[in-house]
Parts: sequence; structure tokens; C-alpha cells
Amino acid sequence: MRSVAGTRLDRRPIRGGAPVSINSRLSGLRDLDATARRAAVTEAAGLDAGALDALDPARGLTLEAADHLIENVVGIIGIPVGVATNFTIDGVDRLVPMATEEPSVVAAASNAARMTRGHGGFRTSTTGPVMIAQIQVVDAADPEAARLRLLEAREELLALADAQDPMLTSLGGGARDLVVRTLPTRTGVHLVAHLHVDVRDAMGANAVNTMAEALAPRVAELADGRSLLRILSNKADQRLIRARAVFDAELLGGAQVVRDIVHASAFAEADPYRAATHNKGIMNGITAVVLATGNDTRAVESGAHSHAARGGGYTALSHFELGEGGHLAGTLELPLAVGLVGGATRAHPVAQAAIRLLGIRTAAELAAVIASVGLAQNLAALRALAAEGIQRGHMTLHARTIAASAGAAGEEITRVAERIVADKLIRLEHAQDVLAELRSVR
Ligand SMILES: CC(C)(COP(=O)([O-])OP(=O)([O-])OC[C@H]1O[C@@H](n2cnc3c(N)ncnc32)[C@H](O)[C@@H]1OP(=O)([O-])[O-])[C@@H](O)C(=O)NCCC(=O)NCCSC(=O)C[C@@](C)(O)CC(=O)[O-]
Ligand SMILES: NC(=O)C1=CN([C@@H]2O[C@H](COP(=O)(O)OP(=O)(O)OC[C@H]3O[C@@H](n4cnc5c(N)ncnc54)[C@H](OP(=O)(O)O)[C@@H]3O)[C@@H](O)[C@H]2O)C=CC1
Repeated sequence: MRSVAGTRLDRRPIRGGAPVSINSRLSGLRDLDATARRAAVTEAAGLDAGALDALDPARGLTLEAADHLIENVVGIIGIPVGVATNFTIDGVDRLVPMATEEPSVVAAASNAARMTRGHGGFRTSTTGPVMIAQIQVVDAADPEAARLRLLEAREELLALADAQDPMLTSLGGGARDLVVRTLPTRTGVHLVAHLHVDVRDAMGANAVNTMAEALAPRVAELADGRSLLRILSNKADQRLIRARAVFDAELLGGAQVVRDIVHASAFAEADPYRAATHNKGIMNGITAVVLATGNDTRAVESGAHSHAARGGGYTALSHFELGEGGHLAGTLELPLAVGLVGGATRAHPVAQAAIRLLGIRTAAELAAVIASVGLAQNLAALRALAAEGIQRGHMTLHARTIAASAGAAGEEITRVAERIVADKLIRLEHAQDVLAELRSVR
């Protein structure tokens, strides 16, 4: 623990329970009410009764706790947390908490995960939890020579960085490398030092920012310039996670659907207008798990989009191709700066419950889950787009939101939703008419 502004901060990582063998194939979960679902998921995950109680809105984040998270707190917004089923990731079944306001996202992820179960589920690999801190130096008279002087002082600078975080180094993390670039800009040639730091189970921003600020005076001295910005880069390309899976051709709808998903994938790779929507589909899954686990959604999203733009243009983060036996092979690669130690992951009771449900023990395992959900989410949307179109599945589930917005309550929601879907008129005015009609015949 360390003391910050009089507050004792507990920095031990939130971890899931001891690994238990679970079956994530919870068919029929949708037919239960939310409380019964929570009980079913708690039992299926091998957790103690009550382990997920924080997911009950009455027992989640209190106003008092929220007041310690951000400033000028006046309230709390509720975002639904659903559980995606059917996931097998690196040989382990996982039930995945997803926080999202968008209908059909949780269903779609579960649907796609079901289509790869027979082929072993998702497999992942990672480059390791290495974050980059940037130190900008301006006004160096001889930028190229200054670059070499900094590189000559590599060992000294890495040691100085490590000295800032004995806890991190004791856990096997710490400074790993120094890269120095000269950067021509419209205000002259800047020198930019990149400190690569293994941040273990942290997201790492605070950890590397502290190091960058400590190194900056010495860097400026060596460069004979003036240090300016000292901050991590959200282009976390030393912290990549990759997920792959084979999706069953028959479950996808046959050979033509498989071929058309490959066409859809090629379209997104070639066209930035399509790539932005394609990647939004991936982020539907990724952001939902990042949010549920109390991680920084903006950091992950800027990392993802910077990776999509790494070649200078903007392209798809995933790739689909025809695989062995006519099945569909999908891959996804992106930077994922997520942790189990700091930020809201530590402070938010719902995030703690989400980590417990996932049963993960390291930030790398969390990244593996998130990337797998991103790939599943992408595949589900592409399958719908390449087959019947997005509206059938998405709008059918969206109809419930429309029914509730029209004023339906309780059982009325299902009845109004079913009617507006059957009438193929999923609109607010029609839902209001249907509701009025239902109430008039009571
Ligand atoms: C919506 C489905 C899944 C229906 O698909 P379906 O085939 O009608 O569903 P089903 O009733 O046959 O069920 C199949 C499986 O889906 C899951 N499932 C199905 N329904 C539920 C439900 N109510 N609650 C919970 N789970 C559900 C569930 O896992 C179930 O299997 P089970 O495990 O039960 O044996 C399908 O149409 C689908 O995957 N659609 C894609 C929807 C989607 O991508 N939504 C994201 C929003 S659209 C967007 O923002 C992104 C986009 C599209 O623009 C990106 C892009 O352009 O690339
Ligand atoms: N551009 C961006 O993305 C920015 C993001 N942020 C925010 O920074 C926060 C994340 O920073 P982060 O550095 O992760 O948070 P913390 O500083 O809360 O956590 C990191 C610290 O936890 C301690 N620790 C304990 N156990 C472990 C372990 N197993 N692995 C790693 N570290 C461990 C370490 O040392 P010790 O105990 O000594 O603390 C480490 O320095 C997020 O809230 C994010 O929103 C902030 C600025 C910019």
C-alpha cells in the first residue's frame, strides 16, 4: 500500500478466485429474470453465493464511493451488465461480463462464441505488458548527436526509471528499453525519448508517467535541451494482443456465407469508410468488457484506432479468410492497455465482481478475454451483414428498448416488442399505438 494525499491506496491486484473448471455453455440463460440469471452465473462460475451481489443496483457503487472516484459528483448513471456465454479462451471456459447500453451486443458475442466452440474456441498470444512513456525535448542544438548521447546513457536512465517503482521491479516488471527518435516538426527538430516499461498487472499510465517525470531533467541535461511533455503513449504497440478462432461453416450458414464474410473482411481492409464501421463492431465487444472491469475505455479505444492507422491509412483490425475444411478462420490484433491494479478496477465494486466472474488472475488473461470478445463481436456482425442483414437480429432485440421507451412496463414490454417485430414496424409511434391498444382491451 502507499499513501497519496492522506489516503491509503490498496494496490494489490483484484484477482478472480482459484481457477475452477466451468462450462460457459449456459443455454437458456436468456429465459430467466435478472436475479435468477445472476444466481445461475454465480453457481456456474463456482463462486460463493453473494460473490456477485455488487451487480445488484441497490448494492453497487454508492454515491459516497463515486464521490471519491471523480469530481463534482451529482449522481451515478446505470449501464446494464450482461453476461456473454459460450466462450472458450486458451482452453478455459469463461463467462464474460459486458457493460453496454446497446441491444444485441451480448447476444451477438454469445452467438459467435458458440460457433467456434467445436473448433477449440479462441487462442491468444501477447507481446507482454510493455507500455511506452514519451519524453519530448526541444531546443537541442545538435539533435542527432544528442540522440546518441542519450543512447549511451541507456543503462543509467533505465536504472533511474526502476528506482521510481521498487514495487513494480520486485514483481518482475520495470524499465526494459530506451528508444530515441529525432522528430522534424513545424517548430523545429524535437528529440523524443521512448522509455519501454513492463508494467505487469497495471494499466501502467501512472507508473510510467512517474518514471518519465523523474527521467526528464537528466534527459534534458544529456541532450543539452529543454524537456517538455512527459507522458505515456496510448499507441501501446509494445503491448499487443492477438486472438484467432475458427468459426464453423455450417453454423455460419454455409459455404456462401463464409465466402461473403471473407468479401466483407476484404472490403474493410481496403476502404476506410467501411473499416471505421467494421472496427466499431469490434469495439462493441471490447469497450463493453473494458468498462465492466473498470478499465480506461478511452485509452483502449485510442490504442485500437492508432493501430488501425499504423500503415498511414486506416484499415480493419481483424482479418477473415477461408480456412481448412471450408471453415472460417478469423484473427484480430490490437494494443490493449488494461490492468487489475489501479483506477476504477480497484475502487469500483462492480468491476471487482466482474473480475471475480471472469476468474482471471493476470492483466494478460484479461487482455486475452477482451480480444476474444472483440473477434467474436466482429464475426457476429459480419455474419449477419453477409446473410440476412443486421436489422433482423439487432432490431428484434432493439424492439424491447423501443417498447420500454413507449411506456410499456413488465410483461407489456415483451408483448409490444413481439407485435412491432411481427408488424415489421419497429418505431416508437407504432409501439405507442400497440401499447394503447393492449391497454384498451384489458
Ligand atoms: C442477435 C442474434 C444473436 C440473433 O441470432 P439468432 O440466430 O436469431 O439467435 P438464436 O435465437 O438462434 O440464438 C443463437 C445464439 O445467440 C445467442 N442469443 C440469441 N439471442 C439471445 C438473447 N436474446 N439473449 C441472449 N443470448 C442470445 C445465444 O448464445 C444463442 O445460443 P444459445 O447459447 O442460447 O444456444 C444475431 O442476429 C446476431 O449475432 N446479430 C448481430 C448483432 C450485432 O452485431 N449487434 C451489434 C450492433 S450493430 C453494430 O453496432 C455494429 C455493426 C453491425 O455496424 C458493425 C459492422 O458493420 O461490422
Ligand atoms: N493517457 C492515459 O491513458 C492516462 C491514463 N491515466 C489513468 O491511469 C490509471 C492507470 O495507471 P496505473 O499505473 O495502472 O495505476 P496505479 O498507479 O494505480 O497502479 C500501478 C502501481 O501499482 C503497484 N502494483 C501493485 N501490484 C502490482 C502488479 N501486480 N503489477 C503492476 N503494478 C502493481 C505498482 O507500484 P506502487 O505500489 O508503488 O504504486 C505500480 O506502480 C488509469 O486510471 C488511467 O485512466 C492517467 C494518465 C494518463
